[in-house]
Amino acid sequence: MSLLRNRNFWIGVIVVALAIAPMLAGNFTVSLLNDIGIGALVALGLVLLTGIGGATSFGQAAFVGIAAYATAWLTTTQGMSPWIGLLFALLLTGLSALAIGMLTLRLGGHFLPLSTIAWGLSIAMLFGNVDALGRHTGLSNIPPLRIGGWSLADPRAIYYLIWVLVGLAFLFSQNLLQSRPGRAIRSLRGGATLLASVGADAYRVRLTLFVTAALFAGLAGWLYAHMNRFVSPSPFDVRASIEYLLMAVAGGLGQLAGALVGSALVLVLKNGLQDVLPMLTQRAGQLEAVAFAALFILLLHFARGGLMGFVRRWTRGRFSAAPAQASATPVEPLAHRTLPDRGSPILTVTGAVKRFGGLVAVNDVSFDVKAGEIVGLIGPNGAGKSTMFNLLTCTLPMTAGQVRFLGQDIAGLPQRTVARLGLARTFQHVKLRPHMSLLDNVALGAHSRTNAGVLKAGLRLDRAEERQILQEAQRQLDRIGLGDRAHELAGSLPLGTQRILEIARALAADPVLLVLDEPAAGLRRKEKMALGELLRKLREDGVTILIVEHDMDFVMKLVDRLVVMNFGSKLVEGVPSAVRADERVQAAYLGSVV
Ligand SMILES: Nc1ncnc2c1ncn2[C@@H]1O[C@H](COP(=O)(O)OP(=O)(O)OP(=O)(O)O)[C@@H](O)[C@H]1O
Repeated sequence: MSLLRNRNFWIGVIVVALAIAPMLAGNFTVSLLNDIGIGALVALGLVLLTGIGGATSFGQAAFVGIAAYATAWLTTTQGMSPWIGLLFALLLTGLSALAIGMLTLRLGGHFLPLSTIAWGLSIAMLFGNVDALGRHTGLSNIPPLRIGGWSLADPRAIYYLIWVLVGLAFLFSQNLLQSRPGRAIRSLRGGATLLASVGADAYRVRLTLFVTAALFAGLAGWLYAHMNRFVSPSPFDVRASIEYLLMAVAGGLGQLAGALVGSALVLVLKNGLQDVLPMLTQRAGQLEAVAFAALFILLLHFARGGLMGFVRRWTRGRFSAAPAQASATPVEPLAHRTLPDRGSPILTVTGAVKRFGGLVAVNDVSFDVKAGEIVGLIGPNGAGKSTMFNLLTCTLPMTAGQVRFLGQDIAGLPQRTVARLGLARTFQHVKLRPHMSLLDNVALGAHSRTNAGVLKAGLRLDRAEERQILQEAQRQLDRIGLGDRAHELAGSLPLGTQRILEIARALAADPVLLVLDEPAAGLRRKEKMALGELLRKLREDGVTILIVEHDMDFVMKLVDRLVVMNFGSKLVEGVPSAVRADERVQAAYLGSVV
């Protein structure tokens, strides 16, 4: 039983089975396996883009088509080698994806999937209307691939090339997900603000992912053209795109293996239906579409995790890849910032004003934070604390006033730029990635201190830097007392521990200033005590903290200085004992614990 649950055993079985399949199988099966491999390449891009990155595409077949037509045109009309065709096809697909992505990926909600239908339709229509591309007749006599003197015209010969490329694409994707850009991709569903808080640009991450997925589709298109030796518009229309999406959904959108399983499932089913339906009706074509639509609906109702979702449950997750691990032997630590001298001003807010229409949420507020202290920003409900927090982390634009961080005016800068300058934050409503390990969640925090990109990560050329990141993440987990739970999933932690984990993620950015948004909200007494102890320990280590908090009792015992807000204005500023004794503060809180 344990062997059956071993991931590497199954990978070995699949590789051996694929290697001997052409020797045992008939022509039809080999051709079907070729189609499955090509489908798996496209579906793999969709698992990354849609399943992991959260951007649904109904236009992936258009990228298959761009590559297929590009190589078909170059090799038939210009007489070039199919290998030059590969470069041309990938270049054209990558550039098209870049242009389309730049135009559409900023669209939120349902507009993105709708726009993919629009460009999916128009590109397929383009193929059918350009003379040079043979209009609806397409392009034929595409030369077969050759490796040296070996022709890959025979389906059994191109089979090996297809499956080696499928294997490499899976390996690339697997490496990518266990890396710096991979953690950012896996965090896309957490929202742009989460990524901005670690210095990453969600739009750029999504665009890179979109181009990567398109390049997988492009590779599939190139293989398709030289395998079939003929291209026409219909295999690249929106119907084909939906079929690729169905493959990814049927296999399991959350896991890379889902692409392979889904492609096999859909194509075997399709072939089965094409055999059976004509015996039952003369309208087999229409019935096939109905059968697939029904399958799609059933999957969405009963098996959103696809076939791999069942496998995962059966193996209780042990089938998935080994989690990232910090290296046992120490490596060179990531570079640290030089921190400002204790007592020197880090953050200076001058005359901050924020208006929402007629409502003045923050009204001429000024205060500063000096290196090495914990400052609390407090006030009753609606006092303007959260708005002030958003102003100084540049989540909201200011109406008037100035915020200087390390001597630089940061008002109006993008949030991610401010994060890169050394201002790290946590969230009132915790923003962790529940399906990522504690180690991966904290490693995301070091994003802005490192720079490996998709290509480097996919080719595993980032390992030295990756070891440094994981070592830093483990160090921060040890610092907050969660070092021995590094491989647990963040979603399994209670709220209090999740808040502390967010602090570790912020610390992994090596910040100059840590800004905490109501860290004690929703915590039980014991959890609050643990949090207080951790923050005191961080202050001893020289970390500067600004804490926006509701819980007066918690904050009074912790901070060096308090800024009290009421009705959007600064009411009082001083040490906790003076603030506690101030009549204006007592009146503002109307007798609550001060
Ligand atoms: N996006 C917005 N649009 C309009 N009004 C807003 C917006 N955000 C906040 N406000 C208003 O600004 C005022 C200050 O709100 P803010 O959330 O900053 O206060 P707070 O001190 O954080 O309150 P709480 O402790 O209840 O979270 C409130 O009257 C609130 O309704």
